[in-house]
Amino acid sequence: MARLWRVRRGQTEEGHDGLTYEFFEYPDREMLSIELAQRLAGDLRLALQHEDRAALVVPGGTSPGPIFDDLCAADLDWSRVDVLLGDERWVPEDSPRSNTALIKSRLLVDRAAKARFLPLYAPFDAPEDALEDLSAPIADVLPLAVVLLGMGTDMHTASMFPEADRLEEALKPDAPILMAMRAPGAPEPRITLSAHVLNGAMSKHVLIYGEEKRAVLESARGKPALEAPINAVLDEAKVHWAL
Ligand SMILES: O=C1O[C@H](COP(=O)(O)O)[C@@H](O)[C@H](O)[C@H]1O
Repeated sequence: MARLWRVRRGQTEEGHDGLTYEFFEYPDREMLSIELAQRLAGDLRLALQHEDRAALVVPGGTSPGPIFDDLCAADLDWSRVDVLLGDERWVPEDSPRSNTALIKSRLLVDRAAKARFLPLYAPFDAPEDALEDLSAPIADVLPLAVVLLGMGTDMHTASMFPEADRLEEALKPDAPILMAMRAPGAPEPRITLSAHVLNGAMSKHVLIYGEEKRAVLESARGKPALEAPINAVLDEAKVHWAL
């Protein structure tokens, strides 16, 4: 079982950013994977009780693989689920850095193979060349039902990085659904859902492992999202942590 803290940042002396989120601490990563996958599946089932289809956003990177291994076997009507990444690195699918390759091999298998995948990559030189084509099917599935995000040790989430060229625009309530992004901390161009699209979800979860990321999250307290992009999506989120 996870231990739960409700964090009300707006009421602390250190920061007054007004963000409230729940922090779930698990005994280990295995328990986190099992319980988080059950929670995501439960959120999807709930969404499907009210809507014909439900859109699930997932992160890439090194953290979510084990959750995908559990979630892909969840007993729910995957044929009514649209799965998409929160962000992608602008690399082909055969690159070891492809988030698409990760979810195709670890999430869109087993029962979840019946889900519909909405890509965030197309074989063009730059993400700008594909924005229109990739955005159109996403517009059709909004608002999102369930969002799972990761966080880097630089406080980036999705591909909203500190010092990214278009971060300010991505944080605006009227930002485009999908945006190209380049940042000093990102080795390749990126494509990302914008903050308001992620925040429109029925349920929002953030996955982090290790003492360093826990301390980084704590140090984001009171900072503007331009400096600490994770703060753009934290309000009303559930943060899941294990050592
Ligand atoms: O580059 C990315 O990094 C973040 C965090 O990844 P992790 O390896 O530290 O878990 C990830 O959430 C994002 O989707 C990915 O593109």
